[in-house]
Amino acid sequence: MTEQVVRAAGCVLWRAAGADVELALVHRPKYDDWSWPKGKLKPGEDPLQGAVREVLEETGMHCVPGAALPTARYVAAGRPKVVHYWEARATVGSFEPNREVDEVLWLPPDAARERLTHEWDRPLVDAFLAVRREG
Ligand SMILES: Nc1nc2c([nH]c(=O)n2[C@H]2C[C@H](O)[C@@H](COP(=O)(O)OP(=O)(O)OP(=O)(O)O)O2)c(=O)[nH]1
Repeated sequence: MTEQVVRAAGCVLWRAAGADVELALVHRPKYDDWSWPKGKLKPGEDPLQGAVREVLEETGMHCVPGAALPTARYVAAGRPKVVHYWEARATVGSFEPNREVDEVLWLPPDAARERLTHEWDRPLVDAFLAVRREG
């Protein structure tokens, strides 16, 4: 029997800060870590819609998604997991601490790369910058 893959989606959420950009990292009290806003898809949910929903739920921000970023694949709790990512520009909204996320930090790309707790989340900063350079 094929093992059921857990599907999730999230975003590298960004906003303009002068000529530069800032990226949103979320702090999850459950893990005490800094990572990207993301979460599991609902049954039948389109991954891009799920990514935008997770951004809103975790950060309070509406966003306009753009280019797809590399997909993360790993095993979590003994099950294969796939996480789809997009870059997304934050538009309006405001953060309220919630069950999943108790803090959001907006940081320039280099600082975000350093602040991310897990090695596996870091390549998304450079993938985001590459997509941005390509216009
Ligand atoms: N977020 C994340 N976790 C990973 C990766 N590789 C890896 O081994 N893990 C481990 C860390 C955790 O012990 C485990 C579950 O992390 P998770 O962020 O997917 O957990 P979650 O189910 O609470 O998250 P969510 O999808 O509901 O947001 O997977 C990776 O690339 N990203």
